Amino acid sequence: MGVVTVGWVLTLLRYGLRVSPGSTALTMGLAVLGSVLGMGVTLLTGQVVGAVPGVIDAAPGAMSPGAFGWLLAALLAVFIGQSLTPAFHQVASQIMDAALVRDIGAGITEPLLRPRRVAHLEDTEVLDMQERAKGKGGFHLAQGLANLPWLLAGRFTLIGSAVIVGVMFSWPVAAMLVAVTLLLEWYGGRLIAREIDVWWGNTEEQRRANYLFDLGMRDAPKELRVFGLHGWLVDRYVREWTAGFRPVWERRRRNVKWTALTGGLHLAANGLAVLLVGRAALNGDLPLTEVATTVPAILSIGASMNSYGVVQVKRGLSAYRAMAELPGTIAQRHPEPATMTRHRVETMPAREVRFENVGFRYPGSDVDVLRNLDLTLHAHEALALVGVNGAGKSTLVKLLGGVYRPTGGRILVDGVDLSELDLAAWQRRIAAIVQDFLRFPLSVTDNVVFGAIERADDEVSLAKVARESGIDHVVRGLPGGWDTVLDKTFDDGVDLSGGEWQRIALARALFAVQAGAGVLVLDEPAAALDVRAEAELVERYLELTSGVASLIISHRFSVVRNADRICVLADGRIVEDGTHEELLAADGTYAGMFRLQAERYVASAESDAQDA
Ligand SMILES: Nc1ncnc2c1ncn2[C@@H]1O[C@H](COP(=O)(O)OP(=O)(O)OP(=O)(O)O)[C@@H](O)[C@H]1O
Repeated sequence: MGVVTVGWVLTLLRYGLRVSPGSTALTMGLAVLGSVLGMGVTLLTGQVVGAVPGVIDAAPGAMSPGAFGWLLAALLAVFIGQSLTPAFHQVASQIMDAALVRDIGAGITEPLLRPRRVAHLEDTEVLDMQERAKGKGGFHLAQGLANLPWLLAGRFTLIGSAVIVGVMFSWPVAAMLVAVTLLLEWYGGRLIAREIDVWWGNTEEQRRANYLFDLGMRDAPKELRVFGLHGWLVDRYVREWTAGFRPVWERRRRNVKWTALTGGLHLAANGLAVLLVGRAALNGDLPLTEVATTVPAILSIGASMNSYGVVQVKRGLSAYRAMAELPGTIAQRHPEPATMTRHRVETMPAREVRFENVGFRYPGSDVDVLRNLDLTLHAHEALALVGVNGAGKSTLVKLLGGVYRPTGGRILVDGVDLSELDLAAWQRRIAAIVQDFLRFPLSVTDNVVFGAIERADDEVSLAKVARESGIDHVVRGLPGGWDTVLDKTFDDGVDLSGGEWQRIALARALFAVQAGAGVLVLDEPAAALDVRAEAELVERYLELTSGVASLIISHRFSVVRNADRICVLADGRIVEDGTHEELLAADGTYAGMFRLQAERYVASAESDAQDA
């Protein structure tokens, strides 16, 4: 099988047959059938041409006109068959491709999504394997399998045509043609592969160019216009793209002479074989039938060379290997702890969640975000966490959700180490609005019930959380009500404002609480709300959070001051802990931050009054 081994072909074939047995078998079978019929055309054409003089002269022992007619009909039938196979092949190939793309998508995303923690998503080895599994630059697994039938058909043509040349003319010439074709195919494959590697090795410039493209097309069209940056963006994009492509051009320039040389050699080998056939014919050593069969067979051997297909199949196989190794690599490098089924996570926390001497630094970082942190969140308590930007508040939430493990100390839920709990079950106990909450381009209903998808049909809870979060007014104003898709790129879809989205996120978290979640986390729930909406939220806050342990993170003291208890996070630890009144009386960090904000409000209120 030349540079692509039989083992590789079987590996890819087995995968294709497992995912889409019918279409894979049909795709491969039809390509090979096309090759066999092509050789049939070669053989029959030779017979027809060889028979013509005898039929015209009506020579004794020559083919009768009737038999000649049948021979022509057979040639026509085989030719029609050969011409029809590509159409059927294309249909089967499209079905196979659709099934493969679906399976590959699931095969790559599933192992990445399955772990309850996220450290593997920051592991360069895992990310690199994921990139290889996805396939670089279109050289992916589905592409490899789509090219495999043509490579197989090419091999059939190569072997069959070589046998024709060997039997009818000369075995040494047949062997020479096979050797030259395979050698040049291998070398051509190397040239193509090197070019691709240079291109896809330039990931830095390429990534930047792609980022700029997305920025202009999707991510920031409004800001770009406001700041008049479109000219800058286009220039920068062209510059990055050109920088990324320069090494490819250099490689391509160097490749040109080798490609020309291999092309010339290929031509010379085929030309030599045709010349030898011609000389034998002129010497009277080779009858017309043999000449008319051998020449197209020689040309078919030449045409069967498929360097690009070889590269595609090899890259497809390496993508397959990366995909197959991905789950094992993730499991080995980021093992999920064995869960203790004896703990009834469904009712936790019955008493408290306690951070005990917790330390944390992000993977690959040498900075401690949290250090010797002690904090207890009691069940049914509303606890507010304050601290300056970057103090580690959101990090603490990630540890609470078990998304990361503490690098020091431990987190106890009702006295049980969090690492011993069924993490998936614990995460279902937590309802959260995080700062970068998800905005699904789906209906309002979907955006809310995703808080507890198993209760998606619970319309009573849906109506309740709609009232509590204030989205009932928003929904009434939407063209399709609850079914309106929250994305303008869809028919009848709409865009919501930042504050309206925040209410949707709040409704999602409250829906999860309705479904029984035991911990409510609100990370900056009021950041995008106007003053009135914020006041409403504050008014309802204790009501919304009653019955669950709630952790609220906010820079707005109007929200924070209502909490049962307030903790100040600084230098990676809790430095103050008490009620609003206690902390003001203590006159520490909290009191300073509160006064600063209060003074600003008073000052702006006074200047408003003066203006009026
Ligand atoms: N994935 C990460 N890898 C490395 N460092 C991170 C990561 N996420 C956050 N950090 C760092 O951890 C520190 C704490 O970040 P965190 O988001 O927890 O702060 P915060 O108190 O929530 O801030 P803010 O009030 O601005 O939301 C910051 O210095 C931040 O740069």
